[in-house]
Parts: sequence; structure tokens; C-alpha cells
Amino acid sequence: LCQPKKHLGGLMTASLVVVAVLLEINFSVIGRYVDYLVEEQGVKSIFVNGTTGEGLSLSISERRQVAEEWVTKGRNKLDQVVIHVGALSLKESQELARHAAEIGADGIAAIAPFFLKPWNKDVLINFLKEVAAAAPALPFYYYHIPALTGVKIRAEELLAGIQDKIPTFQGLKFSDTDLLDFGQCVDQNRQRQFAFLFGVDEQLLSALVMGATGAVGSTYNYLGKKTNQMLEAFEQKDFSTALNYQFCIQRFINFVVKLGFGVSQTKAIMTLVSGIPMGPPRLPLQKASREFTDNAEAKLKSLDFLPFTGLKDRNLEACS
Ligand SMILES: CC(=O)N[C@H](C=O)[C@@H](O)[C@H](O)[C@H](O)CO
Ligand SMILES: CC(=O)C(=O)O
Repeated sequence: LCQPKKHLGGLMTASLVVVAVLLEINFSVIGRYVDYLVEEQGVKSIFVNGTTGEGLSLSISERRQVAEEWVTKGRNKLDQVVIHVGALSLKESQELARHAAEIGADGIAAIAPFFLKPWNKDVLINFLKEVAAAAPALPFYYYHIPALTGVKIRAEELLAGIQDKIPTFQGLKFSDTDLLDFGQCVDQNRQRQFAFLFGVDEQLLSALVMGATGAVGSTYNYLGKKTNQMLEAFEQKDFSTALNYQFCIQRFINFVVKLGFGVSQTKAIMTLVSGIPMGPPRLPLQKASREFTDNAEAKLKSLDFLPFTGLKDRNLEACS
């Protein structure tokens, strides 16, 4: 049985792919990106090549290079680097899994194949099992994101007896709003030391109540510090303070969701907040509009989510 070096708790940010103008990945900023997350956001674990990192839009060779760069630059700075290795081709997934093990990543994760889809739990497990087996020394996480994969097999069902088939199974990244399914994943596996990582940032507090052990999400790139304050309040059983933080985060997410929020917009916001050029997204995604970025910036300022905002700019919306 394979245990992670450390239990995956706390916040994990989803790495953004940093793409320079010519659509070549700009590896040179990954070192700065690591420092920014650790020092400014208090985020010490990274989920590489997932949704936000546009992992499925990269070539296999690019995915290998991005993974390697995060592991290298994160050495002695990050607690955990988990590489998403999901792909439509099992062979490609296995290659990425082996590669993750070679470079010294802390774990691998995979989504369900989403074109020719597994139609039931056993079929999905058979696929994941072959992926996990390519890196038998690494913890394996299933990345449940039904809205994007279209694979709606309930996570709770998938988890029943999963370690018999996948001995390295270590947990779940749950990116869905079905808290019945999530709660039952936790409830039915209490005696197992799985990581239950929640992936809907605007609902994290509810998932913590249900027993989430950590979170993986795109907004922790720039709201990591705020979210860490919420985690701290929750830890101290100060639920009204925790709720204040969650509402504050929701105000921002609700605002950008209404404008149209996705991976492109995340890149634009992160560039704005961190000052690190994240580059444009890749087709079929389109760069966020100037109008979006201006509006998001104004909202960040009014919520006091931007560093160096002068007191005069503060308004009543600001959360402590
Ligand atoms: C679909 C998607 O990208 N989900 C992200 C991670 O799983 C989240 O971090 C969301 O971006 C976030 O919860 C805002 O809705
Ligand atoms: C947002 C997230 O968790 C991902 O990039 O996969």
C-alpha cells in the first residue's frame, strides 16, 4: 500500500499553463509562480496539467515538460506536486504516469476518458487501474469532474472497494456540487485514510463540514490567502468568521460568473493579481476581454482582494 509522504490537506492550487505569445509555454515564469504561491498565497501544493492548466490541450511532450518544471522549481519549496495524467489514450496516460514517477512527483491523478466513455463503474475502474499501475509507487487520485467529462458515475459508487482494484488509490478530487455524493464518499470511507479534495471553491465551507480534507481549485491562485483564513477559522470552530470569508469569496466568484467565467478569465485575473504573465489560453479557448478584466479588477479592489490597495480605495464591501 502506498501512502503519500504527507497527507494532502490544505489548499492546492491548480497550475495555470503559462503560455507566451507564440503559444510556446513560457517555462521561465514557473519559478516565480512557485514563489508567489508559497509566499503570497500560502499555497504549498500544486495540481499540474488539470483543467485550469489546460492539460488536455497540451501535447504529451509539453505535459511532460510542464510537469518536470514544476517538480524541479518546487523542490524544497512545495509540499506536494500532483500531476494530472488523464488522457483519452490509455497509452499516453501510462506514459505520463511513468514520467511523473521518474521525475519524483508526489502523486498522479486522472479524469475519466470523455470521448468513448466508460458506461459503468467497473469499466471506469478497469481504465483507471491501468493508469495507476504504470506508476505503482505513486498515490493515485481520481479526478471527478462530471460537468466537463460527461461521465456521471457517482463517486461514492466508484469508491466502494476501489483499493482492491487500485492498491495505490489515495483519494478523490471532487469537482461537483452534489454534496450528497461527496458526503457519502467521506462517510463510507472513514476508516480509510483517503484524501477528499473538494473542487468547487465557492462551496468549500459546506464541503469542509462534510469532511473534506483539502481543496483543489483555480481561485486559490489569487484567493489562497483569503481561503486559508477561512480554513483557519473553520479549524478553530469559529464558524461565523469562516462563513464571512466564504461569503466574501462568493461575492467575487458570483460577480465573475455572471460576466462569463472560465479558464481564460482565471488566467487574466491571475496575471492581474500576481503580476506574473500567464499568457493567453489556447484554442478553442479565447482570451478574456479587456472589459472582463477591468470589471474583475474593480471588484477585486472593492473587496480589498488586491495587494497595495490604498485605504482611500476601500469600500464597505471589503472583508476583513
Ligand atoms: C470547472 C472548473 O474549472 N473548476 C475549478 C476546479 O475544479 C474550480 O476551481 C472553479 O474554477 C471555481 O470553483 C469557480 O467556479
Ligand atoms: C481547477 C482545477 O482543479 C484544475 O485545474 O483541475
